[in-house]
Amino acid sequence: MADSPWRRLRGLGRHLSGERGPLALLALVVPLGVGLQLVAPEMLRRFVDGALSGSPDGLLLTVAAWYCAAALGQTALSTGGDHLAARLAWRTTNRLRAELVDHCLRRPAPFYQRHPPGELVDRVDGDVTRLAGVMSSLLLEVAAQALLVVGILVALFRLDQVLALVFAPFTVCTLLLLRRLVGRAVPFVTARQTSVADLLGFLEERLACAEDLTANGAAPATMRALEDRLGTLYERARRAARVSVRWPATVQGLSAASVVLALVVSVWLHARGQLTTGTAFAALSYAMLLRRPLLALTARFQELESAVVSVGRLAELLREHDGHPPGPAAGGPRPAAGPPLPAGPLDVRFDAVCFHYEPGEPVLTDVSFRLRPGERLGVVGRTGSGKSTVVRLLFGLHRPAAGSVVLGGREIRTMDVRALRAKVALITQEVHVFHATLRDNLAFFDRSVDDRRLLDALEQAGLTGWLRDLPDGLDTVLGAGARGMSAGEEQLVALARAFLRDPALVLMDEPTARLDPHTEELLVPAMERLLHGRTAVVVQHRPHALRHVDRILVLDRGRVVEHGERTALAADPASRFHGLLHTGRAA
Ligand SMILES: Nc1ncnc2c1ncn2[C@@H]1O[C@H](COP(=O)(O)OP(=O)(O)OP(=O)(O)O)[C@@H](O)[C@H]1O
Repeated sequence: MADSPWRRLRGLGRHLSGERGPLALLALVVPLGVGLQLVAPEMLRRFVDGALSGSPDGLLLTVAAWYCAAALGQTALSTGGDHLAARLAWRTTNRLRAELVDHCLRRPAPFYQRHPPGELVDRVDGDVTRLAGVMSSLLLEVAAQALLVVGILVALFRLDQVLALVFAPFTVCTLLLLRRLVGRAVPFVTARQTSVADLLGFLEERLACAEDLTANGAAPATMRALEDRLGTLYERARRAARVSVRWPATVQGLSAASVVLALVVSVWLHARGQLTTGTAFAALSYAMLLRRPLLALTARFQELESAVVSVGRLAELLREHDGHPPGPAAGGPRPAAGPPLPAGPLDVRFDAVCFHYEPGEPVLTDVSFRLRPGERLGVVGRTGSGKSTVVRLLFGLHRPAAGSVVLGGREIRTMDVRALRAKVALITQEVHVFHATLRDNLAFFDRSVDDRRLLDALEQAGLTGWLRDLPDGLDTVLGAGARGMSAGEEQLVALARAFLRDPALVLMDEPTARLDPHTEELLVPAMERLLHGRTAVVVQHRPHALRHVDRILVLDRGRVVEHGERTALAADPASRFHGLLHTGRAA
């Protein structure tokens, strides 16, 4: 039962809290609508029996008028109910969307390696939209039709007990069958939706680097990979559709049988004089009405299956809490608020830190170093030696497997991630420019940051001249489809963001890797201003670019092979750093 589709759908209930008013209104509208549907065959019975027994025209007209009024009322209630349910569904699923986005925004780096953006978009939007469709109409329909089935059985019992005795077991068996059927296609629909998410992830990644792909002649390979994925998706969608349509056909057959059953039993009872003609008509009408819940459900069977799968996928995403650094190990104590970090530049300590991404593949082994407040460290080493990993650990993106990373006297794993990030700025070679104004790009959409601070940050980053050339100043829209920027300008905007936050520790991971030496030189004054008076860790491939650091740490295959004052190491021909400076190779 743990994975039952019904339980999955029921899990959404908590998102309905706060919607008591609309729910109460729905609870009134649904039974009223059902009641009016049940009244119609009764009106028919009275009309037919009245006409056959020669009742006065006035009475027949009154019955006909009530019949029309019931039909109109039922239509109005059904339209109102649909509208109410749709609004309720959108509000509820928007809450779920917000919860999902908030959850994703709080996840650490490994989460984004497991889930590419395209897949997350499919979950946050695709899955939730599928769910909204079900919640707005299908669930309401299920509730209304369940009530209708009960009402029909009661009405048949009132008409004739034999009719009720024939129909009750038939209906119960059909509903039990239906109950068993929902969920049969879930594994197939899950496979189909996983394929859709995979396809979206693939498209998002390939379209984002379309320029690189075409320039390197990778377009044909991309098309082949796309065809493979489309083939898999087609196959999975076909299997899901095959399972989903097999059962609705059975249910359609059963519902047709219910009408034949009503006809046979009514004719038989009528022939025995146990049923009036009007009652036989009414019984037939109720049998026809009984088809509706079955057909309504089966016609949207696939939709229901998809929604059940979506709920499962969303629950799975929300359950992902693993590897959320810096925090306690699973089951451990929550990080206490603890004393705040000291003001001013922070001291940094790595004590015998070991780290791996994959078990059995150490990336850092026994790494120790210490930086006093305001000291700047340059980290060099061959590609893959673990330089970026040092920075990621300091930014709290990962947790060390052993040893400790200490910042301002506090072990990082005991700190709240927000408190940590408020003090630390990370600048990498990847700068994301949002499709938004320069103001929002600098302040990360925080409208409380005043223009004076923004202009000051731009000046510190050396962007005042660039700002002057922008058509709308701080309100100029940047990013895709708007004002373009050079790689150097993007990097300077990243520096301006850092100035704005006035961090106590600056982490730089090859911030100039994408730039040519000339543009890199243009950035140096701004970088030196940012590092001035702050503790910093700067990862650089090009040791020449480390003029502004005090100390050097050389890594080799995850181990510290040299650590000391930059000037001393640069002057020592036996040092690895000297080798790197002069030959580009470590001694
Ligand atoms: N997310 C990850 N999952 C698994 N392995 C990883 C991950 N990130 C890095 N690695 C591996 O960890 C090792 C160290 O990576 P890191 O990025 O720290 O090296 P680096 O010295 O900064 O390299 P480069 O100079 O090329 O940027 C490499 O072997 C790399 O393949």
